[in-house]
Amino acid sequence: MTTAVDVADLVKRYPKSRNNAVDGLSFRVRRGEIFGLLGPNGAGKTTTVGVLTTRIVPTSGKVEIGGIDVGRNPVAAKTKVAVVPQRVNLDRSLNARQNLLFHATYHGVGRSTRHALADELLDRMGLAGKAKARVDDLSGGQSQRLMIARALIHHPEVLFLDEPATGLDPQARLFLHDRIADLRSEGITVVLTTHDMDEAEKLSDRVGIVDHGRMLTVDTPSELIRSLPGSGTMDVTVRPSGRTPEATSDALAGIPGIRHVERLEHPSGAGAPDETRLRLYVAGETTELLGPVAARLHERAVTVTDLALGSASLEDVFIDLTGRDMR
Ligand SMILES: Nc1ncnc2c1ncn2[C@@H]1O[C@H](COP(=O)(O)OP(=O)(O)OP(=O)(O)O)[C@@H](O)[C@H]1O
Repeated sequence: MTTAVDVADLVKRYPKSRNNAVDGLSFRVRRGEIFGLLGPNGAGKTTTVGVLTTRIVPTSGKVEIGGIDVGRNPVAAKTKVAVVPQRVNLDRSLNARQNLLFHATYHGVGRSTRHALADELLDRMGLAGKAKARVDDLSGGQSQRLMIARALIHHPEVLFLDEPATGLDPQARLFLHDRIADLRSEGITVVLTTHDMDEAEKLSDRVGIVDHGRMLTVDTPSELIRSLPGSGTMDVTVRPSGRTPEATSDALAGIPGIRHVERLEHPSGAGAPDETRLRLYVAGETTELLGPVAARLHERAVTVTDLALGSASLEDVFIDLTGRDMR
């Protein structure tokens, strides 16, 4: 495994602040991986990315990009990274293609190469027809794609993306997600900061969840979801045939592997009055409990009228680790 980003015991305390914004953060990102850096507002993500991209000087700790110590050699580190901010920061006095050429020149890309690269990137980002468009005439999705093209023009090793799909329509969002996923095959490492848990779950090979400037966990989305206690659910709608809903609930709660049974309200207007909806919280594989649940209900002559299996999401993991309180 080659490490693209190595953060060790990073601490940042802003002047006049009483707390550390980043408080001993450590994690590694592998080369060619898409790494989701997640955390509630104020968790320290922007500060961490700021240090990694040389914009913020840390209080202590060590940060390396592609083996280069960012603190000791910020100029060399800077050539290895590119940042796509959430807010559009394209040059409005230049057209789309000129934005790419200007950036390439700044990074010392040769004349013939930069023209060919600009055209190739415009094409790849679905902007071939917008080469001469003014920045002000681009849609949100087009601007976002142009910023990614601009970021890629100097062949960065690590691309930092901040909330890339915020405000985009579903089509633009899908296109952008596909282009981000393509970067993996080129060996470009992506560090994605987002509050969109679906986006993080879909795109990230691994995610790190940060809170109060510390790393709470790092793993693949599927492993994080799997390790969440009681992550599977089974919603059963039953006709208890003379039994009280409580008796049915108690009978199901006694099955090994069922952690907890909750009575659900019928969605307004739906469901027959003699029906009871129960949600079973399951430890382990939900499908393995289908047989025991059906058998227990059958024994008690309870009719099942509907059944649905559910699983947890990355959002459930996030809430479980960082709590429900707003920051
Ligand atoms: N320039 C600054 N001066 C003082 N404190 C700051 C500064 N920038 C950030 N902070 C504080 O540092 C902490 C971490 O902020 P940071 O912006 O890194 O969090 P974040 O995870 O990126 O949040 P968000 O999701 O809202 O962007 C917060 O308490 C914030 O108020």
